[in-house]
Amino acid sequence: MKWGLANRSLVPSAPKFVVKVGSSSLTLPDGTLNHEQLNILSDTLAEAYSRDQRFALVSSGAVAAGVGSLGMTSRPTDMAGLQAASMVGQTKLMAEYSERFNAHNISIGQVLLTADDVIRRNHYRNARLALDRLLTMGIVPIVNENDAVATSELRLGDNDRLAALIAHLIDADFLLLLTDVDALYSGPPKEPGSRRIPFVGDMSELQNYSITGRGSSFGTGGMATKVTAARMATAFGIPTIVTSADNLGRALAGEPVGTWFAATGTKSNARALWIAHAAQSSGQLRLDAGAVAALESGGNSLLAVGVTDVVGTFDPGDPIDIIGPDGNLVARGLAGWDSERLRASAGVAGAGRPAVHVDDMVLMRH
Ligand SMILES: Nc1ncnc2c1ncn2[C@@H]1O[C@H](COP(=O)(O)OP(=O)(O)O)[C@@H](O)[C@H]1O
Ligand SMILES: N[C@@H](CCC(=O)OP(=O)(O)O)C(=O)O
Repeated sequence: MKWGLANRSLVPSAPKFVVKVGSSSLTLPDGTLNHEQLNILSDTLAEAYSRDQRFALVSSGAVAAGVGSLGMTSRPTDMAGLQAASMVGQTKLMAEYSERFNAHNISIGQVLLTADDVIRRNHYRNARLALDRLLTMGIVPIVNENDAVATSELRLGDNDRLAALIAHLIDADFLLLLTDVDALYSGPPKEPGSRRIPFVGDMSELQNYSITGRGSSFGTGGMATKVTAARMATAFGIPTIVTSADNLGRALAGEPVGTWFAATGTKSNARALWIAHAAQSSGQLRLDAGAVAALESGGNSLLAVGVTDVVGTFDPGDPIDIIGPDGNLVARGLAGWDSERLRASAGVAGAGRPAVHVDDMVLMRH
């Protein structure tokens, strides 16, 4: 597996990247789509394409486009309203991208994904093959979360973590997250005393900073989900740049804008990082001390015999927290069985397939 770019000077010649543009950059103060920003973004990316760089664009903005075309006076706040606006807006958004990129003789393809599509093993492989094919055909994949399935517990909500997963999926050389603030700051950017952080070599440096939620009423997740996305991507060996949409051209030219998060790991198991950092848990398994010891010694699946309690309702494959007798989080994993069957087999020896398979589990104390 290759190692991510060592520094910014290599950005202009990197063959493949993922760029994500957030709702905050694509939305005007009245909640509608910022057409001018979308045009500048597409034109700047077309220049990178003409230099033989290939990329996937993860674009928010479906809700904003829907708000405008439905004549709504503001962005809806309820889930169904957001979904309706998104379903109308996604087609408008793609029409705009299509027109803009086609003007540069570039074809685009729409990719709507849920978190499920990038974590379940067979879906993950399919998404990877499809994206690879688009890229080798010279088509620009434009990715958004499939908001129509927004009620699912596996919904992300923000597009930052989706972009990190896509970067891993296509084996990108770097990930570029565009937002409405020019960099990561040591605290909320509007607060006096907050300073710009140009470089993060190790994620532990972030402990002293205050990184919070969204800056406008349109974004989701704020800087916190960008940092999670950077944590995931850098652990995959993919350096990450966070800067404003206005800085896109300069960032692609390798100029020192925004925050550069250096790659810390090698390309590793995306599902494991997903399970550890990003999946929203649907329930809990409480274990006895023997089961905790078995998991912590490494290489063992969790068997139902060591489970003392099952909390919540979940299906096989849903993310769950695995808790020790002291109440501490031991591991996170994907359930091997649904909650009802697990409840019936908790504490029973020889109950068949594991409650959580070792390949679907990440120890959290290491
Ligand atoms: N430490 C920080 N550094 C930079 N921005 C921060 C920080 N803490 C919170 N933020 C806020 O995060 C916002 C960006 O996130 P968000 O609104 O979700 O954007 P997007 O829609 O682009 O994903 C910024 O506008 C900023 O106000
Ligand atoms: N999928 C939604 C956007 C989700 C969202 O706002 O994400 P983000 O841009 O990360 O704050 C849309 O296209 O409107």
